[in-house]
Amino acid sequence: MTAVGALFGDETLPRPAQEVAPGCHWVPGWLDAGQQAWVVRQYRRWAAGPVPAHRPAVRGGRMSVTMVPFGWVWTSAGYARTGEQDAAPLPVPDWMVRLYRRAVVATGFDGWAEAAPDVALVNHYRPDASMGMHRDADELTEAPVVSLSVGDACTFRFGSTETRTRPWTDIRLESGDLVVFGGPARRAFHGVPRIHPGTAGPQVAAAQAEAELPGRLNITLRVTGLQR
Ligand SMILES: O=C(O)CCC(=O)C(=O)O
Ligand SMILES: [Fe+2]
Repeated sequence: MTAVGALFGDETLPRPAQEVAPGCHWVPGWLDAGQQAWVVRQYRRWAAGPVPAHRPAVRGGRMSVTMVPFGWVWTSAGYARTGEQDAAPLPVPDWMVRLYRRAVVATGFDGWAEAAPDVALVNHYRPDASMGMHRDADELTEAPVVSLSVGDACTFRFGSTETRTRPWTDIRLESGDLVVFGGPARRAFHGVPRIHPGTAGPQVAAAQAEAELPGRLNITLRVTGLQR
């Protein structure tokens, strides 16, 4: 691109917060670059365990996404207290609890301002990974789902509560973006059809290189409503 093209390129346009579908809120650039880089640098430690990063088994094989759980272990049969080797995950860290509360308030779900998310799933998408259309339906509460993106951008697909097929809306989530879905969107189908490799900004890209962690991280915070 010419210098003037870069100067006025699409990436320089502000990205205002939007409601992607009723109850699905997108807040671009919610985490700053320092926070994003810190998350990237922590990942290897989280991935070491007590429940190590793993690709959950699903019908027909394994997910392409690698998952590190806090609080509860997600399985395709529902939440479990322990993973393989009977190890229990660490509790959801306080900083994630605080982020959950700020995120729900920032997106108008004030009724959940004191909620305590008891499960955090850190998903790592290698550049060729994806996540099929699904609903987050293993929780017993209607507390909104809070989702943070770090690293490479992705296409995030948000559909309806009725069908995993069209109509849907595709948005491009960049590093630092927040998505909160609750209320009428809480049980809507959504997925990540693709990652856009090498699209993180310079500070996050440097952390990715240092950590040898290309791709995208997604942290999803939820309230299960399950008793421990
Ligand atoms: O990676 C994302 O943005 C979505 C992740 C997701 O839908 C999930 O973990 O249930
Ligand atoms: Fe999901």
